[in-house]
Amino acid sequence: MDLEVTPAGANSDTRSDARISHLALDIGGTLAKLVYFSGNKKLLNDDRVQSSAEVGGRSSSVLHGRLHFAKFETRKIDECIAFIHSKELGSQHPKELGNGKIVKATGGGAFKFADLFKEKLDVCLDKEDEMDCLVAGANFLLKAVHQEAFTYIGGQKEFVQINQDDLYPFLLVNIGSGVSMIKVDGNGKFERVSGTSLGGGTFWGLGKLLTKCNSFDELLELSQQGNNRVVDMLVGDIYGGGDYNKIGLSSTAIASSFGKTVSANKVLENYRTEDLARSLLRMISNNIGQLAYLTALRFGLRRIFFGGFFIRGQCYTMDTISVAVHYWSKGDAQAMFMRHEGFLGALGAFMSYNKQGPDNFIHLMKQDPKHEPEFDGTAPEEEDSEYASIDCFLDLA
Ligand SMILES: Nc1ncnc2c1ncn2[C@@H]1O[C@H](COP(=O)(O)OP(=O)(O)O)[C@@H](O)[C@H]1O
Ligand SMILES: CC(C)(COP(=O)(O)O)[C@@H](O)C(=O)NCCC(=O)O
Repeated sequence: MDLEVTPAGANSDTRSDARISHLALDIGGTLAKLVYFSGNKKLLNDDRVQSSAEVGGRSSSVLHGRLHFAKFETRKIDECIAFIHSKELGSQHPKELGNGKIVKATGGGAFKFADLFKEKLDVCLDKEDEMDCLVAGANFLLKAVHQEAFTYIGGQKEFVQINQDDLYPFLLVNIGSGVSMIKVDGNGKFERVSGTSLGGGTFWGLGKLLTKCNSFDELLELSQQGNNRVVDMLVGDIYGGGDYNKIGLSSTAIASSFGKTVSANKVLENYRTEDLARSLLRMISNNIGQLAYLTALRFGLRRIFFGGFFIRGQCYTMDTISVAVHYWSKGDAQAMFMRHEGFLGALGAFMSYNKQGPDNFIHLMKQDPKHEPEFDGTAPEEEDSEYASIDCFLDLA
């Protein structure tokens, strides 16, 4: 087994922190996400803890350290296993009574790969429900993490101040391989109200077939150079260049995604892969934005938070989703995105180590805005700065 595996997006300090005291997994259809904590025992009443009143006085079970984030492709699960092996689960890591170590895990892979993890790492995957974890992760991030949620309108990113007393209800739209839409009413109070199979897996899968790209990032990059109008049929293409004013459609509105390819005397090879990728990204993003709004409308929700790794901090994706929500809601509803978009489920699984429930488990250090990692809205490079580790305390009481 290769012990030197480093996940895409691991930052340098993940390599030096060898032992993990708590690790949780979200193994989805496409990506396996890891959240892990490495650190030391900490002293009493540390006044840098945000909710020190709750942590103070229980020093023996308070750990100080950093939460780290990493991801691997699920089809390369062996790399994920090798990474965990290389890190070592330290003596603080939870164990079954009288048995071996347990690792909290969610997503379909928690079932699919349970035997493999037992065989290779001798750990027992303790399964947590995927929707429970998504909601717990989202609630934690929205309530506890400074500058987590933001809007993306007209190329401008703006952080949203979350008022904890006015957070619920909201719609959580998780765009993974497929899409789940969850109406969230509070901590542990939610209902999965809709979903669609046209999600991130559809974009990546169809895109791979159409462009022969070898990686998701390559496909995203290609899409940035494309022009969807070469492929999409616009209202103007149908209406002789003009608008269809009577029903409020401008000539530049897309009448039919990929529709232009029907009448053009071309085969696949005659199209630029850039244009195909662009059109596909727009089609999927627009469709999800519209479905999200219709679902929000069904339940009278005005706030829609989007998570899942499909978004990938990509400007065009966020812009398309935002425009779709704005357009269909006539400005009534708002799309919001999250910096830890892909780690909601893994964070939720992590918090389930706390038997008392998700509250008061992870205590963030007071954050200095000057030290906030830069986030420019582009797809992350090898060093995922927007997934930078978080300085925090774990309250194991
Ligand atoms: N490095 C990557 N490799 C593959 N897909 C990626 C990558 N980065 C982002 N994606 C997108 O994220 C989607 C998976 O999102 P994720 O939230 O991890 O869902 P899942 O839990 O189903 O794996 C993929 O379908 C793809 O659209
Ligand atoms: C089955 C899933 C919950 C699995 O989650 P994922 O691995 O895609 O994040 C998700 O793919 C989904 O909600 N699909 C849409 C199914 C539907 O509502 O039609």
